[in-house]
Amino acid sequence: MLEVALRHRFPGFALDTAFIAPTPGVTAVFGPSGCGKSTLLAAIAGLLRPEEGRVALDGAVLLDTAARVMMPAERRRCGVVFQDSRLFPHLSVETNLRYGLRRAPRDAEGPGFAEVVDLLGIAHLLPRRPAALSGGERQRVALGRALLSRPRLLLMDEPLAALDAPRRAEVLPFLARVRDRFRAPILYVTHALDEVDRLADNLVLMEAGRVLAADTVEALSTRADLPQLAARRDAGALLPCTVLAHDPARGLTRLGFPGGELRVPLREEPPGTRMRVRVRARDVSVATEEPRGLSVQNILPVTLESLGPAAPHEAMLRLRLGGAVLLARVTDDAVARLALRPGQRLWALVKSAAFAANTPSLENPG
Ligand SMILES: Nc1ncnc2c1ncn2[C@@H]1O[C@H](COP(=O)(O)OP(=O)(O)OP(=O)(O)O)[C@@H](O)[C@H]1O
Repeated sequence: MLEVALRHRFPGFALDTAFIAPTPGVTAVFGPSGCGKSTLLAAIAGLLRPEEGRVALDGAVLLDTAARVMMPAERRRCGVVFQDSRLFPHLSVETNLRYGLRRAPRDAEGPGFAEVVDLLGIAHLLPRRPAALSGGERQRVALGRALLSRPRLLLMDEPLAALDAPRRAEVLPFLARVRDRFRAPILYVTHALDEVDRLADNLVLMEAGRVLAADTVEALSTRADLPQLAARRDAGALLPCTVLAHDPARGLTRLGFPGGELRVPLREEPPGTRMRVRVRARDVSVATEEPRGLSVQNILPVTLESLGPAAPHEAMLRLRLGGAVLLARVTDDAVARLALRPGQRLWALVKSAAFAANTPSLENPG
C-alpha cells in the first residue's frame, strides 16, 4: 500500500493531506483546480520537499521528516507523466525512450523496449522528433519513457488534460493497457470523472489542500453527502457489471450487477466481459407502484435508504437494491407528491437510452 501524510504551505495555500492507497491498482486524485494535486504528486516524487510528512510504498520509506529520511528523487523510482509530455525536443522518439531505459536500475524487473513500443503502438514513430508528433502520440511516448525507467510507482499528473476529445479517446485505451499489463501502482491526477470511471480502482477526493474522502470509486460514487461529486451533472452510482447476454433483434444487451440487471443499447463485448456503468442520478426516476405500459427498459425494485437536498428544489435519493445502491435526483415537488420517506419500497426507472450517451463509461476496466 501507499501511505501518504503531508503538510506544506505556500503563501495563501496549505496542503494537509493523509490517505492510504491500496497497491497495486490505480488511485485517482480528484479535485478542483488549485486544490493541491500537483503539489501532492511533486512531494511524493521527491520534486518538492514538504515541511512535514511521511510517504511509504509497500513498507519502503521514501520520506519521513520526523526521522529525517528524505530519499532523493532518483532513488524513489517514481515514473512521472505530466500534462505536457516534456520529451527532449532535439532527440528522436527512440532516444527519448532509451533515456528512460538508461534510468532503470540494472536489477529492476520491468518491461523491455520492444514490449513497451508494441503496447503503446509507437513503433512507426521511433525515428521522429517530438515536434512531428500529435499531442496524443507525444503522451504515449512520455508514458513509454516513464515505463521504461521501471518505476515502483507511476505518477500521472493530468496526462490527458492538454488533449482535445478525440485525442483523449485515442490515449485512454493505452492507459488502460498499461494498468492491466504492469503491476506498478498508479497515482492518477485528474479532474475528469470519465477518466476516473475508466481507469481508477480508488479515489482520493481533495479540496483546498485537504482530503475530503478516500475509498473505492464505486463506494464514493454513491455518497450523496459529498457535493463535490454528487452535485455534478454526471453524478451517479458506478455499478460493476458483467455482460450476461445480447439480444440483437431488440438491439439490447443485458448486464448483471450485484442486485439486479440492466438493459442497455446493444454492446459488442462478449458475454462474461466485466464493465463499469455509471447510472447517472438525473437519469433515474422513481414510482411508488410498479409501472405498466412504459417504454422504459429498466424498472428495478428498490428500497429508499435516505434522501437529502441536492440543489435548490431538488433532492438526492439513495436507493438500495440487493448489494448495490443507486442515486436518483428528483424535484422536491416529487418528494412531496409521492410522500417519499426512508424505508419505502419503490421502483427505480432508468431508460436504456440513458446509457447511449454514456458509452465511454461502459468500457471494460479489465
Ligand atoms: N511553487 C509555488 N509557490 C507558491 N505557490 C504555489 C507553488 N506551487 C503551487 N502553489 C499554489 O499551491 C496551490 C496548489 O497548487 P497545485 O498546482 O498543487 O494545485 P492543483 O490541484 O494541481 O491545480 P490544477 O488542477 O490547476 O493543476 C495553488 O494555490 C498554487 O497557486
